[in-house]
Amino acid sequence: MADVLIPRLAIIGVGLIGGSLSLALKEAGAVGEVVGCGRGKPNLEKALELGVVDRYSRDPLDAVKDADVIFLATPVKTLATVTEELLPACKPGAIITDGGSVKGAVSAAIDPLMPDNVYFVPGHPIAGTEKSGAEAAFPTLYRGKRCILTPTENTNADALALVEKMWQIAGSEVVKMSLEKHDRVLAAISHLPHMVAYSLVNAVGSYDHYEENILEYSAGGFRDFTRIASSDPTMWRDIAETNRDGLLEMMEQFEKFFAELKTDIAEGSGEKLFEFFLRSKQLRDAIL
Ligand SMILES: NC(=O)C1=CN([C@@H]2O[C@H](COP(=O)(O)OP(=O)(O)OC[C@H]3O[C@@H](n4cnc5c(N)ncnc54)[C@H](O)[C@@H]3O)[C@@H](O)[C@H]2O)C=CC1
Ligand SMILES: O=C(O)C(=O)Cc1ccc(O)cc1
Repeated sequence: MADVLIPRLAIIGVGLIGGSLSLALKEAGAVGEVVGCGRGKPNLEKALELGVVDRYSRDPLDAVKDADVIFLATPVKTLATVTEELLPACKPGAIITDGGSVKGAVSAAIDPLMPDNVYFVPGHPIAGTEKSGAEAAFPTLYRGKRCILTPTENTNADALALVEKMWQIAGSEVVKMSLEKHDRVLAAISHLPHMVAYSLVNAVGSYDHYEENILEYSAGGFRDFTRIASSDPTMWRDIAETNRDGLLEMMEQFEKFFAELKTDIAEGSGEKLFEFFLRSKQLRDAIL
């Protein structure tokens, strides 16, 4: 058991990400009381019933009163609005941190809102699933995974140290990088794959040469590859809108390689196809 690091934690958006952080910290004995906040009563009731939160309030001002740490875990485009709503009730010295999948746009919107005596630490756990809501939360989600923090020169050092410790207690390895690097890296390893999966399912699902839905025939490969296309559309709309530049750059990179493959197939160039697949297999095998 860790000492109580956070006497009162407020979770805004008690879904997969917020709920799993609460469960991990509770299991480690690192939090006193966890207060949940959200819009949907059924989800908050479920969170209470499952022990994800100790109590909840649908009023952000009430939920963050006396909180030492406030964890924002709502879709990326809501993060600044939510911060604006709850700031008037934050106690001096309170730390606000987030788990949003995009960091540049989030920091640009939240930094100017922050008063001198409340601190914002931008973060992003690189762990998740395609499931949403409090019911999807589980305490080991962050174990053995990375969590990226993207401090700027304005980030308070003590607040940063506490948030780092919080993620370590949840089981993660904390890595720090710039906002810009974060958004480019995530565009490549997370946001592009989601766009490809969504496109693939739509492409195959819209193929109307036969009367039946040919997706019904899909087996292991298609299902493994497209698991992430079941992810929440609101969350991914927000990510696509706020990491526009990073995503467009990676989509162009992808189109280049897809075009090369298409040419090799059209030309029946077996040697080039073999080289293309071999290079990919070697890169993929190296990260297993
Ligand atoms: N799902 C994933 O695998 C990962 C998600 N993230 C990020 O974490 C954040 C949360 O994602 P999830 O937990 O997956 O979503 P979720 O859908 O499971 O939970 C989000 C919760 O926030 C609530 N909510 C939405 N708008 C709100 C508002 N304006 N005020 C109060 N509550 C509001 C929703 O009702 C929901 O209960 C997002 O910013 C996402 O980009 C980060 C890493 C992984
Ligand atoms: O479901 C999966 O495998 C994911 O890739 C989850 C995920 C989604 C969004 C993030 O910002 C980080 C991780």
